[in-house]
Amino acid sequence: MNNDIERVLYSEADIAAAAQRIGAQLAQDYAGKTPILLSVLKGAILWTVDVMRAMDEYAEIEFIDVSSYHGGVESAGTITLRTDLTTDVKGRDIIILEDIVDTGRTLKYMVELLEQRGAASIKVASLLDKKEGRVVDIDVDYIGFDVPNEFVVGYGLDYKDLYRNLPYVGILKPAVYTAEDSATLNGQD
Ligand SMILES: O=P(O)(O)OC[C@H]1O[C@H](OP(=O)(O)OP(=O)(O)O)[C@H](O)[C@@H]1O
Ligand SMILES: Nc1nc2[nH]cnc2c(=O)[nH]1
Repeated sequence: MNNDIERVLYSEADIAAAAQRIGAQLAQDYAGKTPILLSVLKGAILWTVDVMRAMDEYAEIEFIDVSSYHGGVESAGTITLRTDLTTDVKGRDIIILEDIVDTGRTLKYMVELLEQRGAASIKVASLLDKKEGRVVDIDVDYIGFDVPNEFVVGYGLDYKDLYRNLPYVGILKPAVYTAEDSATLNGQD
């Protein structure tokens, strides 16, 4: 699996430090508010557990599963709500936990959904902010790293549902996904 990575961008230690920094900042900013940490599946799984452990403050944890990449390297442009959250967000302070904000479409969808449901406040803490990828006007409040405009995998981020279990974030070798156009990746599809 490591052989499919062209270059490591953020090591396990880099990411741990970012999670500590953001967790501590959230604890300070949300003291006494008991926010909902809303983890966006599947990509934000590892980021969620690391940030929540670093946040020494009362918080609830919820999950929502949305997808727009359907395993590939390009946004489909439409968001699919695969599993909705089960809690009433009316009047609540929400912190969306994302692994990456790229075109911004997923985040915009999430913010509009939460606004419609009456959330009191909505902020986003993302491991990666790919500002060059943006096609909608939306900002990230808490940023782990400003990532270059490359297709990255690892630490929750996938290609065809693989690579999420890499402990670091790296650039996927383009040969892996260009080859995919004519063949299947490691026998999968
Ligand atoms: O800013 P955008 O261009 O919308 O991209 C960001 C979204 O893309 C990824 O999700 P994906 O659709 O791949 O689903 P997954 O988290 O289940 O992998 C990632 O986890 C973000 O939610
Ligand atoms: N794996 C992965 N998913 C994404 N979703 C939006 N951008 C990216 C990216 O660079 N890598």
